[in-house]
Amino acid sequence: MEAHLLRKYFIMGSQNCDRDPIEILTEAVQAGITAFQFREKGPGSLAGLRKVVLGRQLREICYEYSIPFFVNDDLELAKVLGADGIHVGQDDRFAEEVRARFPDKIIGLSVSNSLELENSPLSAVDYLGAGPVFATGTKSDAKTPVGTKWISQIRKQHPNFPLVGIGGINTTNSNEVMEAGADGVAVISAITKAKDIQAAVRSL
Ligand SMILES: Cc1ncc(COP(=O)(O)OP(=O)(O)O)c(N)n1
Ligand SMILES: Cc1ncsc1CCOP(=O)(O)O
Ligand SMILES: [Mg+2]
Repeated sequence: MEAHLLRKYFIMGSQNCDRDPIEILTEAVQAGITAFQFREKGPGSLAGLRKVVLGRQLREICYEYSIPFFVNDDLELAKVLGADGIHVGQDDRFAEEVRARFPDKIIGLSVSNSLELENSPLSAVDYLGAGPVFATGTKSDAKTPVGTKWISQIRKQHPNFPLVGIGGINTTNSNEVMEAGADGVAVISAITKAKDIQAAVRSL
């Protein structure tokens, strides 16, 4: 994949939103996010048909603005929505299985420590999501923050592999993540909770 697409990677589900997710995503794409992940997960999230209906609407916005649309975890949903890509974690289906099933989709894989990285089938995936870099209140089962050191370590081991930092990243600390060698930052609350989405995206 082209690493510049990871530059401002926005992740959201309705559970992250205090107002209409469609409005929030529209403002974010207009402000210049470079990729979007639909992550309908955790307390308050939608399931079943309501999840699919919202996913369709968000997918359509990304299509209109030519932004790659990713689905988190849910392979069936990724298929139904015609997603450009899928993001899976270490506890999710093996990345190799996902690749076998979706040879043409962009596949992202989470890595939080050296052991995970060593055991990861990098040849089967297109980018790595590394973190949580900083403490986050958004994901209740997030692992211990690994700091920007984790980003620089991956970058040293894999100088050219597309890499995005995630977890507790905001307009104040995103530069540290970039300076450590990431191709971009993946954020939820820095955009969903922003008073001014346009300003937040610009500043990231
Ligand atoms: C870009 C990106 N990086 C990491 C994650 C986290 O994935 P995972 O560890 O599977 O946790 P959940 O998001 O599924 O709770 C991500 N979603 N996106
Ligand atoms: C999905 C995910 N994976 C690791 S941390 C995290 C949550 C990121 O949310 P925020 O950007 O609000 O810290
Ligand atoms: Mg996951």
